[in-house]
Amino acid sequence: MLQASLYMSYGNKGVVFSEYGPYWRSVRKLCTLQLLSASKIEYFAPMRREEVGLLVDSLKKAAAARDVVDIILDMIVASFDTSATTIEWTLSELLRHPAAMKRLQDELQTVFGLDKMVEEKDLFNLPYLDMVIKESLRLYPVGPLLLPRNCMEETIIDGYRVPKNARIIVNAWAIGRDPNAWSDNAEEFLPERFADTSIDLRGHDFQLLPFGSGRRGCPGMQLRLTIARFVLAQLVHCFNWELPDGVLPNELDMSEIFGLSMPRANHLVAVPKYRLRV
Ligand code: HEM
Repeated sequence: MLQASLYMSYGNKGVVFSEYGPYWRSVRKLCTLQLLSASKIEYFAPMRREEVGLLVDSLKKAAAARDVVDIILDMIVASFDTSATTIEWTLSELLRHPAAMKRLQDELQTVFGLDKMVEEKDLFNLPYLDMVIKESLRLYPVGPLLLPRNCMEETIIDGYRVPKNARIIVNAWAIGRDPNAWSDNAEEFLPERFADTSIDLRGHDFQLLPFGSGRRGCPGMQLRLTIARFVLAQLVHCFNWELPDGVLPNELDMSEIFGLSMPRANHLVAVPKYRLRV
């Protein structure tokens, strides 16, 4: 793995694999200020609008032809790359939980009505959408083992001695499913568990770490959350979704491939039915 990261990042020159120090500080600053700042994210909103519009158009055609669609392929066509993993897992869980799908559609319908598509700028104050995304990232973190850490000085945590230079790997996937943190229903998809909590995704709540935590936490979080919220809201608002060939919600295959990222083992296939009046 170390060799692979060395090769993939041109000798650890990328921000992800470079060691903590002046070089990392300057590329990280470049990344957060020039590439992923709030104003840059805002600047590209029209491009996202156009891309999501193209995606909806292609799905509308599939719906008119009563086609089954392979969600992941459509996402790649619409160039949403890694966000597609989060969106695909979330849609899978919503298909397995029709009551949650209905609650999300109702929330979107109350805000946008059936005569209007979702607009990114109106995506605030949608508490159930936020809960759905948190719950999906809890169960399916895209970086399940975060980034390896190097212990800079010997330290004692909870009675365990961690020697200097120890390599630490944090299993965010296992933490997200730990019954001690989430109660006995930790394996269940239950967005409502976030209803009366202040747990958020910024890495302050250690039971939920899909974007990591601390100075090496993910600088792309805001961009990815913006895209995931927008695409998911649009897909759920514009279409009713069904599983093909009489597959029942509880029969949907949810196997995952474990690795650096954690996609579905088999792509999600589903049948869209357009539901808006525009
Ligand atoms: C759903 C989408 C994403 C997830 C779940 C995710 C998750 C993560 C995680 C878990 C880490 C390691 C954090 C840690 O160990 O504390 C990370 C690091 C990082 N992510 Fe993301 N990420 C996502 C999207 C993005 C995007 C869109 C970008 C940039 C365009 C990005 C750029 C980075 C960078 C540069 C680092 C390394 C930061 C550093 O070492 O200083 N990520 N991400």
